[in-house]
Amino acid sequence: MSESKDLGAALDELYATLLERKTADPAKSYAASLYEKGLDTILKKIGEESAETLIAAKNGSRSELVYETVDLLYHLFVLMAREGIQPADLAVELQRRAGRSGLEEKAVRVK
Ligand SMILES: N=c1c2ncn([C@@H]3O[C@H](COP(=O)(O)OP(=O)(O)OP(=O)(O)O)[C@@H](O)[C@H]3O)c2ncn1[C@@H]1O[C@H](COP(=O)(O)O)[C@@H](O)[C@H]1O
Repeated sequence: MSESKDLGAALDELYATLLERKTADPAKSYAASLYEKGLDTILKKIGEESAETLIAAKNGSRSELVYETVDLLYHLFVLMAREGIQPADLAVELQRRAGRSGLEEKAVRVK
């Protein structure tokens, strides 16, 4: 990526690539190899990348934290593409929450 984009545009572009990779050769595409290995492998990668993100945060390295957070987001997006969840679905949920404090939401949550 030559120039910096906003996060939404970068994630939309990644998602479009991940959809294209559904029909790609697993020997030539990392995403295609994940789709071929299946849900358990994708979920294990999310677990691994989550742990690496936690360790990066604990280590106090900003660059490591950015790197691992993007790895985690990447694998979450592979899961979304597999499951047919679109970035717009996340945007709708974020918008639904906008302006509502987490404390307020917690107080009225049905247990
Ligand atoms: N954004 C990414 C991206 N982020 C992370 N990764 C890969 O995610 C993997 C992260 O796994 P690890 O750090 O655990 O590395 P590893 O130990 O080698 O991985 P495993 O052997 O455990 O699978 C690495 O192979 C990274 O290269 C990504 N691979 C691809 N993309 C994008 O997807 C596009 C298409 O890629 P292909 O599907 O390979 O064509 C690329 O052009 C990029 O834009």
